[in-house]
Amino acid sequence: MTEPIVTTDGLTKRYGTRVAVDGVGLTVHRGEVYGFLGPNGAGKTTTLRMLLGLTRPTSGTARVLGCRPGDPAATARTGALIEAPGFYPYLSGRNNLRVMARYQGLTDTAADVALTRVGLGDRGGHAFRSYSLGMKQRLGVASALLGDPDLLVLDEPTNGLDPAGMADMRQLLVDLAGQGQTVLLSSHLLSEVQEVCDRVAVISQGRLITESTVADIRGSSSLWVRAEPVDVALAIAMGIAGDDLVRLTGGGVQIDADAGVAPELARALVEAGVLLHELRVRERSLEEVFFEITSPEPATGSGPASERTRQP
Ligand SMILES: Nc1ncnc2c1ncn2[C@@H]1O[C@H](COP(=O)(O)OP(=O)(O)OP(=O)(O)O)[C@@H](O)[C@H]1O
Repeated sequence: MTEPIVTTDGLTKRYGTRVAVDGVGLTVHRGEVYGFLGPNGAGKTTTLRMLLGLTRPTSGTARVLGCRPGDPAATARTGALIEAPGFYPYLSGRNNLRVMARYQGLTDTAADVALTRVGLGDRGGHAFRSYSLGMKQRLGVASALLGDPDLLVLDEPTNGLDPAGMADMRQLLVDLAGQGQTVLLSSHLLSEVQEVCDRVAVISQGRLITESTVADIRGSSSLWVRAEPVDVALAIAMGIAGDDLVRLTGGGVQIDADAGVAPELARALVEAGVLLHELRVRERSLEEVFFEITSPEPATGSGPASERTRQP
């Protein structure tokens, strides 16, 4: 595994009696897009603010790029979009960025490079006030990219965007990841995170619930078969996957096995003369898993599409 860019250990923040962040330990590696996921009020922004040295932890430790949070050596190599930056409405996107670049001791070229990286090169000459929300958000990401930082920290970068703006931002994050940028991204939009992130941490009520790859958190896939006669299909599925992993559900047979057994299962059913109406491979979305692990009670549902199984 590559070197850690961010590590925290027992990171905690209290506001009076309220524990906003409770003993969080996480690791972000160089070159990965790391999703920090949680419902509203879970403690995401507070954690990111502690990593950036904007808020002091009550207890616990954090290292960012080998330094204490807020250390100028770390700050110089970190780009962040935590709150919407104040752009001048009457200046163009390009000139807004150039002002920020000069303020940071960078050249106009640095501003132009950042503008191009977020895909605003063509619209750079237009006034900021004429930008759509999505473009404004992209300009915010460009401001965080000034000087080509080693670490990019983005707090809910798609907040308030319409579906097209979200798709654009998602593509931008994928592009940045393709260029090897380390990105730490907070979100409550799971569908988005599962497409973009290498690993995710799930936080709820200040506590880190899990930290893993998206695939591991989602767990293995399952298969669902609708066939006649169902008892024959059940017996065949048990013969292939084992009794423990097969059960009748939603009027069909559910097999908690990897999608790789689908061809063998289909062949065996057909060869046995079973009428195969439907064979579905079902992967749990991160959204389902997220609701399971952040809700106090297990969610309920019926049928294969809404069925939720708790992780062991
Ligand atoms: N300055 C503060 N003073 C008191 N309480 C605070 C302060 N900042 C945050 N909190 C509280 O800490 C908890 C975590 O807030 P935080 O903003 O970190 O959550 P979040 O996961 O980023 O939520 P959201 O997605 O809504 O931004 C919340 O209960 C919030 O009300």
